[in-house]
Amino acid sequence: MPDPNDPPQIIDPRLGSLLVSARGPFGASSPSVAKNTLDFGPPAVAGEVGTLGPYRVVQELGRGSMGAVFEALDTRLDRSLALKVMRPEFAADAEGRARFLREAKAAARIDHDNVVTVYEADERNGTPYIAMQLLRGYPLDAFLALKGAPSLRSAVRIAREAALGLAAAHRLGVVHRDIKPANLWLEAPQGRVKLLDFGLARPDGVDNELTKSGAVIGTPAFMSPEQALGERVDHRTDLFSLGSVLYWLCTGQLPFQGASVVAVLMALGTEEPKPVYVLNPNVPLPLWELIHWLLAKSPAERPQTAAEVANHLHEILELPTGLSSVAPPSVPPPSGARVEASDPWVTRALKGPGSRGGYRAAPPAVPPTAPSEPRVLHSMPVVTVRPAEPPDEEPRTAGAPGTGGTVISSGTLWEEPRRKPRKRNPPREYEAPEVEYFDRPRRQYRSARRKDDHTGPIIAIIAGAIGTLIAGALIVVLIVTGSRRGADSAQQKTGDHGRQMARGTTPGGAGVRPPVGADHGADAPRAVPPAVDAPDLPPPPSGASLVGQWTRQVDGLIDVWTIRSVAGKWEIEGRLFDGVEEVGTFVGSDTQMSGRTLTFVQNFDKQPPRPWPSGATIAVKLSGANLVFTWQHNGSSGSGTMIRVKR
Ligand SMILES: Nc1ncnc2c1ncn2[C@@H]1O[C@H](COP(=O)(O)OP(=O)(O)OP(=O)(O)O)[C@@H](O)[C@H]1O
Repeated sequence: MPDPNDPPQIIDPRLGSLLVSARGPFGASSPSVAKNTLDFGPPAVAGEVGTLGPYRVVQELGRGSMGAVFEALDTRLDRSLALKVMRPEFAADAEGRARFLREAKAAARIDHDNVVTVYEADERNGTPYIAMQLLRGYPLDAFLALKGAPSLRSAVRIAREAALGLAAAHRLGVVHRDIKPANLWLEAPQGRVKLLDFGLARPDGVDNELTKSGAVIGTPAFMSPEQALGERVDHRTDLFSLGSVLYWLCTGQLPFQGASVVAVLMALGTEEPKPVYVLNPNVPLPLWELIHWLLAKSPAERPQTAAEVANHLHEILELPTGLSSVAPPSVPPPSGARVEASDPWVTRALKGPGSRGGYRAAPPAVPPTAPSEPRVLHSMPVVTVRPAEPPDEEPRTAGAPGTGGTVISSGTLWEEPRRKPRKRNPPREYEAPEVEYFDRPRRQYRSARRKDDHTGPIIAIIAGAIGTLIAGALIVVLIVTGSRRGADSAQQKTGDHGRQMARGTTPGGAGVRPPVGADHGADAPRAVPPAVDAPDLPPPPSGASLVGQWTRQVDGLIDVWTIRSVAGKWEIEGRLFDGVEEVGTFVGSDTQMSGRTLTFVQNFDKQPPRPWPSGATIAVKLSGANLVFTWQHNGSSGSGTMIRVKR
């Protein structure tokens, strides 16, 4: 039987915060002389927890791995705030204390709407504390546990605000290092995101001592591969974690899963997440593309700044097709949230009257009806909780998969009728800027990939002891010798797809939707539509540059074409995917430019399993942001449009 006086447990070790070290849960020096009680002064008001300097400590709001958070009153200003106090057993450890106060210093420098405001950080009676803005509302994980899966629009909005907060932190050289749902607070009443808990944050490039000591810091399910390997991290680790959160919001699944922390870490280093569109077909292409881009193993292959990510998310919110209101089938709360839907407090919170603030993550250690007299639980006073008002999130609409979703088909992106059909005129094309040139020549890209293959996640060794919060230190040595190149080929294929699509590059291979049966009804010959008054495909620039990538989804098949210039010629390549499986590849380097049109003959390198003919002549041209193509084969012809994947 678990002792109710135990600290909140990580329900699922895959998800809880983790500080892994070869030498114990907190590295070299687990506190030898741990204090067992918080040194609060006697309460100034009956029923309160105590006092700390000028603060009246009113009640506990929640606990984390290193500290507990209390609602408090600053008697000097008569201002309510949240007081995060380091757990005494950790306060005895100098390294831990330094990390705790570093959180405050890092966070205090950030002044942004999407980051919690830190007022003060200090030590009193040997107790380090941080005084910060008292938030009303819920952490994202708890909120979803209460309200269920978010709409895609909400998911994107939340991720965008988090990206904006991160951008502000990154501008100051501060990396969060533990972006996860529990650290994205949805503030009541509007649900504005506040980034919390810069507990692992440190100024970029400063003081890597903890990781030097072999510690891996973060939350496994959301940490980046470089973080899992204990390598030096920069701001791009936060982008990976944000990608994981977004993946979870859009699919209801974690991108990297495993039965244990070690399995999750291994998956992180060696596997690619299942494509988002497979798990939730309602996720529009630009969004799933972005998610996979964020989840690239190598930081260099991710978007490079949080501001850039925020921009992309903004554009996705503005998509003329709208964002489906259909949520993923379910978004289970990550267990690390330490809250369960059956938690009576949750029920109370839903019904409860609004309060000034606070959310209590851990289930109450005393029944809701128990007297509020403080008692000591595991050296921390625990008091009753006051429910907070849930933020007014956008209502979510339940819906069967496939309804109201964004559909990419026959060349045009349109919106299927929603429950409340909007009055609209002919389907609008997805509008993205005209042709863009990307600054990274393909050759460079290829050599970079080779380099990555040698030096990248050959997950070498994660040696250490996994400090669990339940039983003490568990030593685990993780050796993964396979390189990505040597990894399972099917997995590699799928993974490369995600990554390459995310980067807008699909080297080698192509998978062109076969002309027969193509977009406008297959076998019946159709007139090739007149040339659209659209900009020419520009002549290949000097040097090799990726020009663009086009994608469409037809009958569950996803067709990705990439056009680029190689040695002064246009090259077309593509891949055809049936779910996660690549079923066709094609490279067309023998292309002809004539006027506005680029023509090539489609010959498959890898023949799709279905009877799709090789040898069709395909002509493509740009139309706005789309790629219009026509095909001819054995007397049949057709045409279609693919949407541009903008980047
Ligand atoms: N500014 C705040 N206002 C209101 N409640 C807060 C505030 N900061 C934290 N809390 C509450 O206190 C709980 C504990 O926060 P803390 O940052 O210590 O841990 P955590 O982020 O949940 O876990 P860990 O530190 O292990 O990752 C949070 O879950 C939240 O419920």
